Amino acid sequence: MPYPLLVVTAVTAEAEAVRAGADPGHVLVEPVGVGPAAAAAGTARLLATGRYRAVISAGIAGGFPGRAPVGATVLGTRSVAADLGAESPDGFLPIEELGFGSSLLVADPLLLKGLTAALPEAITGDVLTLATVTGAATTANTLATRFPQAVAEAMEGFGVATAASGANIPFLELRTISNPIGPRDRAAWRLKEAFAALSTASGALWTACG
Ligand SMILES: O=C(O)c1cccc(C(=O)CC[C@H]2O[C@@H](n3cnc4c(=O)[nH]cnc43)[C@H](O)[C@@H]2O)c1
Repeated sequence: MPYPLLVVTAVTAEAEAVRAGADPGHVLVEPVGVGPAAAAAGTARLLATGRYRAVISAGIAGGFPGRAPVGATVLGTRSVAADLGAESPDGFLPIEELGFGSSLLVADPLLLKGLTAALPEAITGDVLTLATVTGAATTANTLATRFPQAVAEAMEGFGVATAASGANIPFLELRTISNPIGPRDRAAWRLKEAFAALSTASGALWTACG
């Protein structure tokens, strides 16, 4: 079992940032595509090999203003499918209220404990998974109100967590903040800072999770 820890990212740039910090002898890093569907399918394919004992969804993310600033590292206590449900005139109805399952998956407590100890400056809280990047103040405010424990949003965590749950493998989401969640301003994304933070945080992965 040469790579007991699997780290799944969306894009190659994130995978390279993780590889720059992670122990290459024990941690396999694979980009599987953007969004929850690509993340779930790619992770399920990799876990089907039976080679891994834990999986981390890692990458950059948007941070809720006042909760997770640009450059921060975030450890997800839960990965939440924020847009899984139905709209109604009275507001959003989560999948739970429709009676079709759960919109949240909880991080493995041992992985979370190990990484929290190894990364004491990291912010812990819920990480939302959305198929659409938030780009308007109204959406950002609605999400902040609906999810008071959420610190960040990204596009893959719940998909990776679903595959991990199906394979009975421990899961955790690790994110570094590239941009505030709010009105779209792609030029303001601090990719270099977020990738540097991702490399630093990845240095703790094997000692904390292995
Ligand atoms: O420029 C865009 O609008 C855009 C759309 C889709 C993906 C990207 C990426 O750069 C892919 C990387 C990855 O970044 C995560 N991410 C970063 N910030 C946010 C955010 O504010 N809301 C949601 N996701 C975010 C996401 O997991 C992407 O897969 C760029």
